[in-house]
Amino acid sequence: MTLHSNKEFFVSWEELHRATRELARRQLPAEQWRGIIAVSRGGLVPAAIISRELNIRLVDSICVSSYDHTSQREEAIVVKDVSSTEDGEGFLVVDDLVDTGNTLRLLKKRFPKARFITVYGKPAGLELVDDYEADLSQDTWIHFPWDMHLHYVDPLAGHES
Ligand SMILES: O=P(O)(O)OC[C@H]1O[C@H](OP(=O)(O)OP(=O)(O)O)[C@H](O)[C@@H]1O
Ligand SMILES: Nc1nc2[nH]cnc2c(=O)[nH]1
Ligand SMILES: [Mg+2]
Repeated sequence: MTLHSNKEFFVSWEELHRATRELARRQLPAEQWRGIIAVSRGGLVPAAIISRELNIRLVDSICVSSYDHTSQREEAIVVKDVSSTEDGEGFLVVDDLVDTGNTLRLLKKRFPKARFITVYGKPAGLELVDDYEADLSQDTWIHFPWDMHLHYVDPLAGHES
């Protein structure tokens, strides 16, 4: 299914860092966590920031593919699982965003006792997250800093001739 997004939201590295730190702050005290499970790829950068803020050294990853660019696959595919078969108790599962919730629905079956957190949340997936930092409408497509580069834009008034 191709998602029809009318709006676009461009996230800078600074904004992603700030938003993820706020999310990390709410996961204190850090001692309650045994580790972090990053949902690769999008959850890798937020997981790195959270692991730094909470001094959590045990960071594993589960690699899931739900989209081919903006086209959603019928089913999310687990490309690589975590090394342990635990139920997720004491772990933070970190992703960059929840959209339809397909990815987290799959992961909640895999880790029923984990805490699920994302930086951004769209309404259809919010019931699946235990915490998230910022709301976006369902018809907004988020562009993350690792998918962009800076480029020149013309002045609003155009160029002097
Ligand atoms: O709630 P959903 O509708 O499942 O969408 C959210 C998922 O989609 C994106 O991952 P994607 O599958 O595009 O892979 P990536 O993380 O490697 O970019 C994003 O990083 C989330 O993991
Ligand atoms: N980059 C990006 N990936 C997504 N996967 C599902 N929704 C989105 C989105 O809004 N942006
Ligand atoms: Mg992802």
